[in-house]
Amino acid sequence: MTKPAYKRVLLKLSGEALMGDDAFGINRATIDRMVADVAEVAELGVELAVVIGGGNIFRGVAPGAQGMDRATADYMGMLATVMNALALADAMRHAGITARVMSAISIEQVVEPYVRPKALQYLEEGKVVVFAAGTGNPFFTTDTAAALRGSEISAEIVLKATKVDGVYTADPKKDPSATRYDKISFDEAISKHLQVMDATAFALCRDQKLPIKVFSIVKPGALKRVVMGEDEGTLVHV
Ligand SMILES: Nc1ncnc2c1ncn2[C@@H]1O[C@H](COP(=O)(O)OP(=O)(O)O)[C@@H](O)[C@H]1O
Ligand SMILES: O=c1ccn([C@@H]2O[C@H](COP(=O)(O)OP(=O)(O)O)[C@@H](O)[C@H]2O)c(=O)[nH]1
Repeated sequence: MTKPAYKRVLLKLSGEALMGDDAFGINRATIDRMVADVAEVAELGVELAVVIGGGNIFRGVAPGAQGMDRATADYMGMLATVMNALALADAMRHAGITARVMSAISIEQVVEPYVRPKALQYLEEGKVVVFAAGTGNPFFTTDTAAALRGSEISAEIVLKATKVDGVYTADPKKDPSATRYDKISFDEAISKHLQVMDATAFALCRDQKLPIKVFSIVKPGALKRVVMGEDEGTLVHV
């Protein structure tokens, strides 16, 4: 049997992807399908940490936040990621995966705080760690949290599971003539202002020499193919 290409990965799951075809919130069937994908990879013995987004519940820059103080709106966005993390960990438990949620903002009755050595210990024990509350700071995104936590746990790669199947020459939702890259360098992605991830996340990964793979969350089996090192999505490299 061929071995996975990575021993430890950081998976970024978009909050919006949890909505499925709903307008907002958490779609049960969608979350269960994602967890099944995660279980498949965990069974391969790959150590898996997850950063979950919050865009399905609240986004600091959304119209609903208009007129609000940006930092306050961002804290609401971070709290939304905590709700998603709890839902995700619960769904994982149902699927037989042992998961631990760690939050960058302390809400001690609800989740344990993020403590790096503890997170590393959980990973070594084969538990899936779900990082909640992003970086814990306003003006950042959960993509940047993925770059940060990925660096902290010495993940070999950040896997960004999103609605598109890779990085395109332009936003494929707006420009149907956009074409997909097989791979692209961080410098090119940043200089071309490709919006699939924010520049802060790209720059942090570039500086830490932490590659990113962007792939589709809706394509069945894509996560496993990525972890097995098969041709899937777009690699963003140094
Ligand atoms: N050059 C590009 N290549 C791919 N996707 C892009 C690009 N520019 C913008 N996008 C958009 O970025 C989205 C993914 O980024 P983001 O909004 O951060 O989603 P997520 O909720 O997954 O974090 C895609 O759904 C796509 O519509
Ligand atoms: O470190 C962080 C991470 C997230 N957020 C806020 O939380 C929201 C939800 O996160 P994100 O948009 O990254 O989620 P996703 O796009 O993955 O659903 C963001 O819009 C921000 O308002 C933040 O302020 N700091």
